[in-house]
Amino acid sequence: MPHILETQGLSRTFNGFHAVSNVNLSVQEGSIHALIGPNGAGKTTCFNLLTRFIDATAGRIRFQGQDITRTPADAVARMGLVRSFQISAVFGQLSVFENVRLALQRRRGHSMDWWRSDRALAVYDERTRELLDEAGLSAWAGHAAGELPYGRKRALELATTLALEPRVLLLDEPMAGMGAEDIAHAASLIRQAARGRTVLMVEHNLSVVADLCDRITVLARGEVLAEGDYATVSRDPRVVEAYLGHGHAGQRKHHNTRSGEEASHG
Ligand SMILES: Nc1ncnc2c1ncn2[C@@H]1O[C@H](COP(=O)(O)OP(=O)(O)OP(=O)(O)O)[C@@H](O)[C@H]1O
Repeated sequence: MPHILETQGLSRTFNGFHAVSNVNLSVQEGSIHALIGPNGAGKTTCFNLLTRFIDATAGRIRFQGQDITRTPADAVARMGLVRSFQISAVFGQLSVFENVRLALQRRRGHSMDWWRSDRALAVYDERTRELLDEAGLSAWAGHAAGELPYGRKRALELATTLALEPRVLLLDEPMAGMGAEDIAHAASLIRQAARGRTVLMVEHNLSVVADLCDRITVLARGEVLAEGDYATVSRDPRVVEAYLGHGHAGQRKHHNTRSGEEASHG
């Protein structure tokens, strides 16, 4: 499979501090790829670099074979490299249905259509229903988005992001703050969302990563420490040392909370 997203020597310093250092990342088209690592490893900075929220100090980024190292963030998003919540704000007073429809309008450059008649907006209705169905939100369509329980709100955010038709979907800790039931629901949504597209996710919950992800890149202190499938990286002594903590080789640890992680690599 070809690589849809690649970096070469990607680096970012903040006042001389190396937050991301010489990262070579290759994300295969159609895969679910995880970026993991201890707190402060550089995962969020990597995401910010990839989505062009911040400039690289050195290195290159290629998306679909095109150099995007200096491409503006909005153009990168329009090319199909989209981070959840990037453009897709959820409006609490609007209904769940209206939120998804608005995201579709934006995608097609019709964001001012909100004042148009229901008939003019009806062209978006079918796709809106499909997206709500995919996100398991059909029963919530008429509810105000602000009234949704936490897990459903995250599902709505995913639906509004999918309305933008991303080729590569970047998810920043999609399971953060979720209980077991919501995690199971979110995992199946992500698996479904990954059909026909590529997903790159930062996730602290290692059991989720083990279940969902084809490939894992482990960062530590801004550098790539290891890469491979879960079985490979979880056995790597450098990963065990830096991330899982001493004496946990080969064990799958559950990291639902930040405190869980902090305890394991301190
Ligand atoms: N704007 C900034 N200015 C200065 N230092 C920064 C800035 N952004 C990030 N850093 C530093 O870069 C390092 C990497 O941070 P980053 O947020 O990318 O790590 P992370 O792996 O996402 O961590 P976490 O799991 O805690 O979210 C940290 O030491 C952080 O303090």
